[in-house]
Amino acid sequence: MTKLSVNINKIATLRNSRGGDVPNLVQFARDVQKFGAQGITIHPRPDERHIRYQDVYDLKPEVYTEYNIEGNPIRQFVDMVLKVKPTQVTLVPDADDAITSNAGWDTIKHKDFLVDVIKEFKQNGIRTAIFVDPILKQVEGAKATGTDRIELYTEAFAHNYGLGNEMAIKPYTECAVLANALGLGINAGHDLSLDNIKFFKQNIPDLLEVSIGHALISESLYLGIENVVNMYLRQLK
Ligand SMILES: CC(=O)[C@@H](O)[C@H](O)COP(=O)(O)O
Ligand SMILES: NCC(=O)COP(=O)(O)O
Repeated sequence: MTKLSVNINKIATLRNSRGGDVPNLVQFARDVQKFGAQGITIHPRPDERHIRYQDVYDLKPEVYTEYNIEGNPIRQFVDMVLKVKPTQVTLVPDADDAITSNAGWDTIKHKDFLVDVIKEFKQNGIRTAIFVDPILKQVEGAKATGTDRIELYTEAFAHNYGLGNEMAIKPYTECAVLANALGLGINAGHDLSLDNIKFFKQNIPDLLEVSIGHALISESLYLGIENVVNMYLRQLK
């Protein structure tokens, strides 16, 4: 079984657009867990354009499934994660002005930095994942950082599969086989959706977790959030 972690950034985007508390982020997290989601993902960005740093603390007592916090490990982010102690931290090399995450780590170039930051999280009992492109040498580099897991950056797969190119899965399958051989756990995310999740899951051996936000929230506008969570759960069995 692959766990579904629902990324609730978009709920915070909607809330912030009016400056009040509608929709209520904490209530949404409670509800998606009640509907069966096995995790909640948030990705606070330094400009707090959606998830605010205060949200990270407010969600902590409410997330009884897996709490996954994603972000660029600048000092402010690291300190917050160490205070909150989520189940998992996913390190993403975001530029401050990026509209959304658009690349994985260069795990070779940034090895020393990643080794240090991963050690700090693991010493505090927090599982680590690092966001990587589907490139074999980057997966090997990830192993050398000491991380527990990788998160495969799935934007290229989602885009090309959407154009009808099933071969787009190939580098992901190869990286998953290597990660399994190296003893790295495998997560995945970015632009996964009801259109591509089944095919992705079928082709990735031992896929532990997917984090899905943009498409899942968009699909729920038409189909309802409880229904959509259950549609994903059926595909991820
Ligand atoms: C790492 C990743 O792919 C997602 O967390 C994505 O970056 C979502 O962030 P936004 O909601 O800010 O686009
Ligand atoms: N780690 C990926 C994530 O949390 C959600 O990405 P997306 O579904 O919003 O593209």
